[in-house]
Amino acid sequence: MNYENESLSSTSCSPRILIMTAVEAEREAVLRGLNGADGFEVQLAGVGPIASAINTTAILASSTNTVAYDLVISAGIGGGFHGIADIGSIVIATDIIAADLGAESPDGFLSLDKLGFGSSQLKADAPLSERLKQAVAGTNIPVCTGPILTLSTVTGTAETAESLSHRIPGAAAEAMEGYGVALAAHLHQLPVLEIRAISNPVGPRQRELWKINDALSALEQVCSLLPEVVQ
Ligand SMILES: O=C(O)c1cccc(C(=O)CC[C@H]2O[C@@H](n3cnc4c(=O)[nH]cnc43)[C@H](O)[C@@H]2O)c1
Repeated sequence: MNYENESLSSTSCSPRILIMTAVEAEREAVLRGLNGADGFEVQLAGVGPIASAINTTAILASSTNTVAYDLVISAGIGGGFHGIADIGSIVIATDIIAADLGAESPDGFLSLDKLGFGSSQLKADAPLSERLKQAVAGTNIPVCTGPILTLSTVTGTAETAESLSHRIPGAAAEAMEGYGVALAAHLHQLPVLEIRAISNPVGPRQRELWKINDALSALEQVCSLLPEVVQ
């Protein structure tokens, strides 16, 4: 679906947008931002790509013609890659990449694409991502677009961070749910967005330094822009 010059509404009623978050604190931040706006549903995906794929699929599969969705969004906090996405900033996905789905080899990592088993990479809806980026750019929150990686294991060393950056040029953020949510949306032929508010750098694990409240506040502010952006 192309949103460049049209509204999201594919039906006569208001668009229905499914937002999936990993945990309740993220869901609450999204709901605060939406402030009761019509047409949005915010549900828990659970943590990780498997739970998020299953839970998103279950919700989409149970929708009917009268309550069909127009757009799916994976939203939450995430890690930002050094020099690209700082704590408190927002990353909007261009590509949603299952970065640890594949095989190791002596010659390096082999993605699903290289193995010939499909693709580890899904496209986010480009016009809508761009519109959201422009809207965020009009606030005081730093924003960028770029690939967002989905990993089953949070990166915890400088070596892994370096290897991911090298393997996926331009990687801007990592989280654990985007690809699962996006695959479910893709299988239902629905457009998808991923939005990450950065709580920590990708690199050596220092969980006590994660700025979760700053990230949740940025997430809330971005979600307050969504009703205007998607209409
Ligand atoms: O402890 C809390 O209060 C709290 C509040 C909101 C969220 C959390 C989480 O731990 C969310 C887990 C969620 O965060 C994503 N995430 C955040 N940073 C990274 C990262 O560096 N690498 C990968 N994932 C990250 C991830 O999507 C988790 O599902 C806690």
